Amino acid sequence: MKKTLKDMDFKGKKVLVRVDFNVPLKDREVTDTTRIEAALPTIEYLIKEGAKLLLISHLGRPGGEAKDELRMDPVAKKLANLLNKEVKKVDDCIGEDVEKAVADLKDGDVLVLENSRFYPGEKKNDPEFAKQLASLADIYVNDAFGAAHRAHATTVGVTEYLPSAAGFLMQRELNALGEVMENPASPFVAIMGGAKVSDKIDVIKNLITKVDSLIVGGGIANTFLLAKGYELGDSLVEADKVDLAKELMAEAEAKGVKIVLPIDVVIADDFSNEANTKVVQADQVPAGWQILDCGGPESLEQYKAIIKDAKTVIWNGPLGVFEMEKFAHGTIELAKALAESDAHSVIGGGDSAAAINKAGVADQMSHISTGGGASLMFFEGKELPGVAALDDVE
Ligand SMILES: Nc1ncnc2c1ncn2[C@@H]1O[C@H](COP(=O)(O)OP(=O)(O)O)[C@@H](O)[C@H]1O
Ligand SMILES: O=C(OP(=O)(O)O)[C@H](O)COP(=O)(O)O
Repeated sequence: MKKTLKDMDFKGKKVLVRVDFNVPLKDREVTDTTRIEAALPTIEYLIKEGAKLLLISHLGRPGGEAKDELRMDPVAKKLANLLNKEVKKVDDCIGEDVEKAVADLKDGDVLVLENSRFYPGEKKNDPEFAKQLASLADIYVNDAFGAAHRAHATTVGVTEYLPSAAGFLMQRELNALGEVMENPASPFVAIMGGAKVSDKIDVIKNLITKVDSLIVGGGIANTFLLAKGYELGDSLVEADKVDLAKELMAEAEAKGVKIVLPIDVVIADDFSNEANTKVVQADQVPAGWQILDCGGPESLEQYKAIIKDAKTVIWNGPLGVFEMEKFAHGTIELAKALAESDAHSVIGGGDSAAAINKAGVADQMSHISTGGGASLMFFEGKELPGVAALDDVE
């Protein structure tokens, strides 16, 4: 059991809080505040307890150097709006200016540090960088579930130098994901979509040992269809993963797990929303055409029947290229089917969470994770480095 906020006394303490404020920006404005809102319970609790808060996050992938368009200022501004309280911001995360700003903090004040990935030491988990960060604070709290699969200085390194605990969001995510993986009501159904089989192999391998049915959609379904000997035209396939797909299907069969592939699919003559499209059987994709949505009517009927009977469903990755209107149908219909079912539903962040929002059914899901990569690692059955590094309850 990891220490949580309730195990610690924060009054008057400088608390370095790792949050995942890696949010989408447009013209230097935050366009989706989900991740900021998800961290509010921890932030508000620490303010109430009289801590001095130093919030740190990465934003985008600046590659170890300062990039003005990836500064944390718009995030700090949004946080101030949401908290309805002044939020200070410094243009660095270590060094003299930061030390000064920290020294000026009063109990309950909030200071946002600069993007941690402006320093190459962040991703390298450089002990020197971690030590300098840690020297700013008395306690470290990790509430960045979305970054917990990264062994970086702000998620792992700093725990070497400070007493540490999990924040409320971290706790909520671990409980929700842990419950479905350890104690799922059956039938337990997993839906895996997205672009690449190579990203999902370990997840599929682990899920086969747990679920009753595994619906495989999105680009990754193509490689499984290829393994069944189907002609797939110009569809995205990973030819070098065909043998693996065969192995996974054999393994699933031996375990009595149903791997559910699309029956009919939406195909297009170009990877574009302006392409010509039609619905065909999955083994009838002509040359020059590609599968861009697994949601043909027969496929959807099949998925809906499975979901209707399910007691637990986890979902990671869209069924098609849902960013394009013409190929979003399957993903949106699946989201709606999930909303209508009585199943306990857990959505694994990233594009699947975006699809759920697009379908307008977010409030009908049991849990939508704030982490894409992190929830995938969890579904792989692996311990997240950012969690493993936190102090255990004595
Ligand atoms: N049939 C397909 N062909 C090509 N790309 C696809 C297909 N189906 C889905 N995709 C793409 O997969 C991407 C999401 O993949 P991935 O990053 O693995 O999912 P997630 O972010 O949910 O983990 C989306 O950008 C989507 O357009
Ligand atoms: O947005 C994130 O990942 P996600 O899109 O997989 O949830 C996290 O903030 C981690 O970011 P990273 O993948 O640049 O390490």
